[in-house]
Amino acid sequence: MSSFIRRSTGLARITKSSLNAYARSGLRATRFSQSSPPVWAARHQQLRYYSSDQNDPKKPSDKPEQKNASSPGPTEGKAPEPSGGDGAQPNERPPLPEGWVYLSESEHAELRKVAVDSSKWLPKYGDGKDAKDLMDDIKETGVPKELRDLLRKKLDGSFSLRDAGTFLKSINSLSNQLAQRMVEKNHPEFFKDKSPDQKQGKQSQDENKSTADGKKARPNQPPENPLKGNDWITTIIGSLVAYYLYNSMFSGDSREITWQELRKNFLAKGLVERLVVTGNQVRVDLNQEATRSMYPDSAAARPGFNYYFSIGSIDAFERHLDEAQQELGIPPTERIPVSYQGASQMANLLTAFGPTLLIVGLIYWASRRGPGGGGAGGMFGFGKSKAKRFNHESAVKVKFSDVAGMDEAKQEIMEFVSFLQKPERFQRLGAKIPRGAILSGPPGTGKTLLAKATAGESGVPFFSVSGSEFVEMFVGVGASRVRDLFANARKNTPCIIFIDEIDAIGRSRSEGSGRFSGGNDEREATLNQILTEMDGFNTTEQIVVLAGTNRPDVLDKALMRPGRFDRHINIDRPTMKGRQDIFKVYLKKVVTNEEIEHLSGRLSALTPGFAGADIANCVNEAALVAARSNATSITMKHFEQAIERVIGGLERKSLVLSPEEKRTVAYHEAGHAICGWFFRWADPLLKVSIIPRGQGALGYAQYLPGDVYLMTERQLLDRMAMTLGGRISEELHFPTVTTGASDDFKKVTQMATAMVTQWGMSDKLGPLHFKNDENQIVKPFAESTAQTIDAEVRRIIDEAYKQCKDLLIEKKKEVGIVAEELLSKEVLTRDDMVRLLGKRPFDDREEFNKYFGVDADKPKPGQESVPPSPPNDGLDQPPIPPQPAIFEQVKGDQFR
Ligand SMILES: Nc1ncnc2c1ncn2[C@@H]1O[C@H](COP(=O)(O)OP(=O)(O)OP(=O)(O)O)[C@@H](O)[C@H]1O
Repeated sequence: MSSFIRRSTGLARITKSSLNAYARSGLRATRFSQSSPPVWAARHQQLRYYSSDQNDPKKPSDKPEQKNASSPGPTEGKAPEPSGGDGAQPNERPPLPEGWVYLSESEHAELRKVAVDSSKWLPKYGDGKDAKDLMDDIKETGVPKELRDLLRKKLDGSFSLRDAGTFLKSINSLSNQLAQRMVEKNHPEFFKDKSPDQKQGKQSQDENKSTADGKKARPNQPPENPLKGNDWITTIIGSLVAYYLYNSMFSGDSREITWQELRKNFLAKGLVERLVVTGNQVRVDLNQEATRSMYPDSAAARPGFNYYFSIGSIDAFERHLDEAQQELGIPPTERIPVSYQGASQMANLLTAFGPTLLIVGLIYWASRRGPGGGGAGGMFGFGKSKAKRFNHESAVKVKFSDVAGMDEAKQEIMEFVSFLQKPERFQRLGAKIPRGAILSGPPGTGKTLLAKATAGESGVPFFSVSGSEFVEMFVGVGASRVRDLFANARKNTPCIIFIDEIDAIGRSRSEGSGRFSGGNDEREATLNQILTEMDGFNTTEQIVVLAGTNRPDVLDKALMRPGRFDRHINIDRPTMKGRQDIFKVYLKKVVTNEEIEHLSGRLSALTPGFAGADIANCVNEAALVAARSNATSITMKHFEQAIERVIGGLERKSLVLSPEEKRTVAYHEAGHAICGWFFRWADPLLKVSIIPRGQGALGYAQYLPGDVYLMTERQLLDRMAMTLGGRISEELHFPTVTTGASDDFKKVTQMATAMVTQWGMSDKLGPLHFKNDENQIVKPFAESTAQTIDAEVRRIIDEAYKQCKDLLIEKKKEVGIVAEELLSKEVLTRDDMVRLLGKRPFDDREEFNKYFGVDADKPKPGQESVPPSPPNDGLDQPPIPPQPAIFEQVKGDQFR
């Protein structure tokens, strides 16, 4: 149905323009109101005449005047003779202008079919008349001969694409001429007895006549031909295609019949005039007169109606036809003519190019539809930057006060804020403001938060995008997104762009260009575009680009050079004071009756190595733990549980160990605990537990290493010995050892290797640094050096082993006491240890005593809560970065 409507609408476009004009001309109104009786009489006579038409052009071509229908004949331009073609009735019709002819009934029906039937989908025109009325008038006015010839071609099936164009042009021309004629008829005063020159002269006079008040008099001129100004080209081209589709794909009134029906109803009765084979379809042209008299009520009697049937192959069809004609006794001289036509050109074209055109159209449509409708959005909006834009009203409410524990970084970045707020202060002195800063540091340390706070403080728009959002599967999209981002930013100056995880696109270009790397042109193109854009704006443009990364070491040098990201702000994990400040920020947001100063200090001591995100998570976790136990406020116990959970994972109460396994775990952990208690430089012990936790930890001993920035050889050895305590305890108390100490061995080996190859703690190797690059196939040192390294690592571990074994042999009884207590209580705190073993023989660190000492639970009035800052003599990185409380754990995987 919809296709039918489309077809009609397409064709109707031309009909509509013609009919509109026709109706506007007033032709219809005057025609029906002013028709004189003779005109009506003539019309009735015509109708009678048509019904008795004997000269249908479709009749067998034995009529010589019709064979040559397209050549000028004696009937053209005047009423046809009684014996002549074209079906006109003599003496009843006025003579026509030169080149015009009357239509026969079948021709008129064909024209009507094409033009009028389609217009039923259209609204009425003019004074309510439609295309049917136009067709009625054409009966009386005749049509240009050219149009008549085309109709004949259509009737005999030789109508081509070119003819369709001419046909439409002719219909337009016809409407135009009829409209003009009607204008002349309705306004005879303008046209009567006047040559064209005279008409022109009168018109000029009228136009020049002015009234006394200076206004131009309304020119007394005939109404314009309403078709004037019609857009012929558009109409014809648009309609041409629509019409031809109509003509070739929906060949009007037709119905499929079977071969048997054809044979019985038409072939046997001699009604078939011709068969036209097109592809695998055969159109049956019937002799209309004979069909009408035989089947007056059938659709087949309608002019222009066709039957058709499908064939498997032309050979089979011809054979069938031959047999049928033979059986019916049709003599060879009167056999049905069969003509062959190629498939419709347009149908062929559509089949060949249709799918491609459809896809191209779809892509074009989608590209126009993309966000922003093309432009930088490009196809499907891929090239459009995905940066989220915030401004201080909408989202960025973060202030510097919300960012705790990174005073230096804040100070550094505040300069950007003052630049954005008061640029003239810097420009006055000729200072160039850095264009951007790279914020680097471990995950969760608050890089994004700091960038947001910068935007929040300066109150400027903030564009936030992640480096990975530039990466798409299409080449060129990344660069296009960068362009779009910076273009947007330029429209919104002053503003801040924040590119998080810039290492996704800013990796060093040389890194990927090695022999083994794949193509990374897209990443490079994106990086190049960033470099170009950052060069592109000048320092007065007030765009600040901040970027965050966890891997500043892999970034391209060009990105880091002054003039681009000229500031490198390193945001490390917070110190104890930093953690305390961050805890204070988050403790303000939860309900707790604990004394905040003491609580935050204790929590910060418990969480060495925690980043801001871990702290936020911890406080939230404590609130959840408290809520689970229906507490009215969060207590220290809840916080400790939360920290344990964050570090060690969930308690696995469902994991039930056998009594032997439990015993082994208890002695293993007791070995660690005794070492921690009696070694001078070991980290202070906080808790021992044999409750399984997290992934594979069957038990653990929790120590508090504090924020350590430098470690001595002695400390390292004690820590190694303490780590071996689990296995040695197993050796001493059981006939056989277990697999539970593998993680301990890994740690010990790593420490010993680092001592030998990086920290110069081996006398044999001396102060050398051997970079241990696992990707390197060939080691960067001699084989003999490798052997020395191995020997030295072994020596150090042996030393630690001996040190531990000596201690545990000496303290075998204490190990037993602690292990048995563990078996009964499952968790031992520091107080339990004091109770079982007496006070630790060495002094603990000051901050440890303050928060975990005997009377640490009560804060001392007026006591300075902030522990002294760790020593920092400007040396390199700490040899072993601060870590969360160490868990010496028995790996459970092997036990199961
Ligand atoms: N110094 C801090 N003060 C307050 N909250 C912080 C701080 N650092 C981190 N946080 C908290 O941690 C969350 C995560 O921080 P953020 O996203 O800024 O980390 P990041 O360094 O950008 O991490 P990544 O490198 O993984 O992107 C913040 O939303 C905030 O809640």
